Amino acid sequence: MPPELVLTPREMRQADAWTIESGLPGIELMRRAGHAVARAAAEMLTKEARVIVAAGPGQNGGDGFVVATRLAGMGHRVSLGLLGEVGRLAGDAALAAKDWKGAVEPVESLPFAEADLIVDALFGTGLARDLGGAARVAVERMNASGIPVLAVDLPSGLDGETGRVRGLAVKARRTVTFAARKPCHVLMPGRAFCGEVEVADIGIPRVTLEATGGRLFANAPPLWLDRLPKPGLDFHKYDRGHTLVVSGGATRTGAARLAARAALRIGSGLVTVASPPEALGVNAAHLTAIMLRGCDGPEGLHQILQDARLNALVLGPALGAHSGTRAMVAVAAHARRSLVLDADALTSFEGLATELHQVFRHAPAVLTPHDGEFRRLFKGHPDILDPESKIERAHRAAAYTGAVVVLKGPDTVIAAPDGRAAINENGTPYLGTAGSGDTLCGIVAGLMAQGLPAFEAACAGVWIHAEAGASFGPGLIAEDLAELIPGVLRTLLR
Ligand SMILES: NC(=O)C1=CN([C@@H]2O[C@H](COP(=O)(O)OP(=O)(O)OC[C@H]3O[C@@H](n4cnc5c(N)ncnc54)[C@H](OP(=O)(O)O)[C@@H]3O)[C@@H](O)[C@H]2O)[C@@H](O)CC1
Ligand SMILES: [K+]
Repeated sequence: MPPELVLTPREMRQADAWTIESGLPGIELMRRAGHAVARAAAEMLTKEARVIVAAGPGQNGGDGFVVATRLAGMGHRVSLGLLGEVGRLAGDAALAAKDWKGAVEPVESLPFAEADLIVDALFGTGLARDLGGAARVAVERMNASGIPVLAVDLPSGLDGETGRVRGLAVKARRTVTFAARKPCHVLMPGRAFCGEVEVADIGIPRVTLEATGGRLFANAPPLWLDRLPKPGLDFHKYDRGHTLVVSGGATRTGAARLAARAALRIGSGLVTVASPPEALGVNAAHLTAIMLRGCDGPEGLHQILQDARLNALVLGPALGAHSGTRAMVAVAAHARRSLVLDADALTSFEGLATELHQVFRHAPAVLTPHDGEFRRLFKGHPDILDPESKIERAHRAAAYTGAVVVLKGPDTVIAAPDGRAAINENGTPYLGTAGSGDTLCGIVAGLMAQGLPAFEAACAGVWIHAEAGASFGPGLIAEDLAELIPGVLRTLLR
């Protein structure tokens, strides 16, 4: 199965246009779109149900006319309300409206609460500003009615590209979109408004979708499963990489051990904790399969990295946000190992992101900030912080640093410097627990130690981490996560 593409509204418009140019008329695309929605509606309805279609002034409204015509043809009692006037409909929407033989009411007068199903065809990818006036009132009344809503393409009020709510948005039970999901179906808060999302094939070929987009994906196994390491019969531990995790001081050692254990569980052949001298005792008391070495600051790290077999490195958790940590990052970047930077390795560069400009372009590196760390790191860089799209923010940070950026959250975005990005959606709120991020670092580093490229390691790591957390659910603590990895791997590699 190929990875699932996600297309921005602009890319989708381009794909529509190319498909039309290649000979499939726009009205045919619209009919296929409307018929797919009508099929979904029919599944939600009993015979002769009452359906209310709210149609908007653009092509999303045109889809609404097709749905209304189709459902009426199936014997349902359909009312249609329009935002605006029929005479002002243009293009394919005007053609679709001609096929509708029923009355066209003003959207303001639709009795939503009397319906069995509401079809929301007010706005799709063309929403250009916050909802106001009659549109806003219509959405308020739809939401207040408590009647199930089926959204055409996307719930009206969502910004297709960012998933942001433009003032107010329809809360849908189900959404039928066309050809590919858009970012608003995957990013938060948009995802929470869509209900169950169905992608209908309306005849736009995958090659066209790949040609217009092809760089944004839903993060799921098809994106990286074929890269996941499977040790061969003749493998020994040295073929499976050696991950080094740098520990904090005597009272701050747990984070490194969480990362180290996760690296071992994900399959890194060897894992070593590099510990400040004063923390060797406490680390030694808690480590068994994981090795331990003394490491005194940046110079100590430099010495350890003379051993070329140490091919992946986790730096940041519990190191302290100070110049010593920055110096360690410099040593690590210079050593050109696969690198995962988190927590203090990022926060120690607060307002100093210029020191990281293009620093990671020579070796695979993954930065794993949550929103707060991201904002601190790129303070003073409005070009990176200001874009409304989380995907765009991650992209710009990746392009700036030369590293893969994992911008964490319920909709973690993974962006590579080469322009690829993936949105993760199998997370669980239970992953928001102390040490969870340290575990993620270990998983990603452990995958890179085994030879996965940074983007695939980050995508696979985020997904596996989330899947492990979701498989446990309530009561999850970070110590559980590494122990859940084998179960996730077993299912993936079956
Ligand atoms: N391309 C194709 O072949 C296919 C396209 N398809 C369908 O087309 C949809 C995209 O159509 P679209 O581009 O016409 O945009 P759409 O979402 O209907 O909205 C634009 C209209 O809304 C208006 N408007 C905007 N914001 C507003 C606001 N806040 N408040 C009030 N008005 C506002 C805006 O007016 P204006 O900004 O010009 O004043 C304009 O009139 C897509 O989602 C899919 O469903 C499918 O049939 C498959 C084939
Ligand atoms: K809609």
